[in-house]
Amino acid sequence: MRAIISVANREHLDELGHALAERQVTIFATGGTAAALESAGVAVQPVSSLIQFPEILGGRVKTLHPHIYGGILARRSDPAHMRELEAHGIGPIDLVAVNLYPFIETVAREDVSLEEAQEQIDIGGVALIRAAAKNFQDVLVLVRPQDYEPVLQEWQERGEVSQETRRRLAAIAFQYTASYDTAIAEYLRSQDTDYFPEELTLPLQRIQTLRYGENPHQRAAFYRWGGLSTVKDYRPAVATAEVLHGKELSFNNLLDLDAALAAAGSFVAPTVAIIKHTNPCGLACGDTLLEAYRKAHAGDPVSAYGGIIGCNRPVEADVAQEIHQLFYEAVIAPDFTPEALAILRQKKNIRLLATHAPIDPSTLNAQIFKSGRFDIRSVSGGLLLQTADFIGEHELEYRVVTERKPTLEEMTDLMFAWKVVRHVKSNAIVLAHKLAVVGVGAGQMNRVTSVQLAVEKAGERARGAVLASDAFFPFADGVEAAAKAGVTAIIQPGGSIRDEDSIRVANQHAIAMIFTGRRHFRH
Ligand SMILES: NC(=O)c1ncn([C@@H]2O[C@H](COP(=O)(O)O)[C@@H](O)[C@H]2O)c1NC=O
Repeated sequence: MRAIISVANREHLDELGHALAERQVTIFATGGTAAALESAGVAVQPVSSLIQFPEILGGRVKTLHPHIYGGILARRSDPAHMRELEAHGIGPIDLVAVNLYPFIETVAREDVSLEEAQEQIDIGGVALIRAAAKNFQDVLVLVRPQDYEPVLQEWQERGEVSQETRRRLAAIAFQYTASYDTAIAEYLRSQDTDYFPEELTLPLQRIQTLRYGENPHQRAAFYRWGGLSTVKDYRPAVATAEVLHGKELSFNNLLDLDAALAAAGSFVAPTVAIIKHTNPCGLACGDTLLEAYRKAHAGDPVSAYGGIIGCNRPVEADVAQEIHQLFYEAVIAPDFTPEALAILRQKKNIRLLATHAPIDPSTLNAQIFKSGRFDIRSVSGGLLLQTADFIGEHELEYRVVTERKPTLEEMTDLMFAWKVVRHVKSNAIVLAHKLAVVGVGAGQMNRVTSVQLAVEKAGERARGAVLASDAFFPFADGVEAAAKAGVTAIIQPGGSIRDEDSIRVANQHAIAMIFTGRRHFRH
């Protein structure tokens, strides 16, 4: 048997070399790989001895030769193929272990030049992998060091590697080269202003299979961005957070954790968001995280039960003690102190996730831009891609449209409510007072019902509160309902043909109203 080994990642190379040598396999290797094998005490021959041709162009051409490709691609069951090999003096190659130049790691460096990047585009390695994977029935293809051991074990136990395993390895190989090419294309078009290339592949790496999806009869898995993003600092994010404790994360937990992270991270002051079914039922800022937590919980103590908490400061013992009193599914925070962990870990199931990165608008926005990723939704037969719902603070133009201007206190609450309403499903209404949510109307099919729900939730607390609406009021009825409940100021995008009706009603009730000119639908 004969093998070709040519690897940039030399993890487990020694073990592979020794195992093949023990099985009397003749190993041919490219320069660096041969040197590494030799220094591990494995007998190896240079590939140049196989093809009678040296490495040229500084390694750009090492293995691209018919003596190699003939040996890999010949179908062993086809006598004509075998006769041709013999006629040309080509010996078959039965195993190809190759992994590629570290292109992704190279271009992740801030100072990388185009020339350096280009040199890391692997050509011969990709061709070897594809050839071996095409002829997988006869040639074993190994591209991941973690596959060496199980494959060698199967070989040991069964005396051969099964056709199923060979086929699975070929699928891994083609996926590997596809992800590699995706990263190259992604890098080369990174200067393009065109957000949406005509053809697009998305490099994804599975983090874990989940017990089930949104419901127990659905199957599901959790993937993180691979490709260029694998080595970029991609935090704070749910996909990169460390799970410090708790029951296995569910599909719905992950969605809610994402919402909790985004909501808490919209603020610079200590903030706690309590999420239910991706909507905040409580959210507040405070001088301390403890104050923020208490205010957030007071927002809707009934709905908070079983919620998912997002904190934008490390959780310390005081907050942990409060959280521990009640039932929550999960907490995500930049970190947890050892005391806080000791308290929270008393409950077996509560999931605790640390991002190990600050959670605030600057880090979350940087993440959006660094990753260069889209917001993606699936529809029947396709995917919808959009850029993230992000508007720089300086791009917003607030306009007071009523006779009365908001007071300073109202203005502070309006800005707070406007940031919260982005995180609520449309039609979204948020009532807030003293930097705490006091009522939410989410996901209703008309805006006035969302107002009614928010007002109902707030009860007496609606009096003196401010209101944020994620999109314009199409009729004055929403403003009317808010006024009746005692709301004193409103923030909304404006832009309805009946804006004047809403403004008139606001003026009648001495409500101060601001138009933002931008909406924040969340479907
Ligand atoms: N040019 C070629 O013919 C060629 N053949 C194999 N390689 C790559 O060379 C690398 C290993 O080289 P070395 O063993 O010299 O360190 C592997 O990552 C392999 O994918 C090549 N390099 C790039 O295309």
